[in-house]
Amino acid sequence: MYDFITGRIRGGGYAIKGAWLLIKHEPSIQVQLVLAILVTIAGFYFDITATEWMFQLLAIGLVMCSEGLNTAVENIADFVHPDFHVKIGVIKDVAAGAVFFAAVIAVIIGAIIYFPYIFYTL
Ligand SMILES: Nc1ncnc2c1ncn2[C@@H]1O[C@H](COP(=O)(O)OP(=O)(O)OP(=O)(O)O)[C@@H](O)[C@H]1O
Repeated sequence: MYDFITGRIRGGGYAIKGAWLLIKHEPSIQVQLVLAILVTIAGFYFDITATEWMFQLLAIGLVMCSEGLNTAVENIADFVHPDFHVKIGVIKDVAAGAVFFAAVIAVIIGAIIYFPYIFYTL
């Protein structure tokens, strides 16, 4: 039981280290973080509802999570095959495609939340 708990705590430490590495070194994550901060400010400014906050936070999590996994796939691909290879290109494109899905959904959620606040209150 003690080993289980210390193992979980250590795992959490590695995860936090990984999150910090992403924020410190990955431009795509840094851009997403800035966008996340901006929409959070917008959320407070427009005083969005609790449900809207939940969807917004889910969208932020979805995009940051997929960006992080995309970075991990890119790093693995570069590690196992640093040279040009058609298959590596396809693998990286597919990983980027996953981020695209997340980003499109996030933009749609943002539009559904903020369009009424911006346009109906004018
Ligand atoms: N080793 C490779 N072999 C074949 N095609 C590659 C290779 N590396 C990159 N590519 C192609 O170039 C595209 C961009 O790859 P890259 O690793 O630069 O990703 P990126 O999206 O620019 O990375 P980041 O998310 O860090 O900005 C890939 O989606 C792929 O189509």
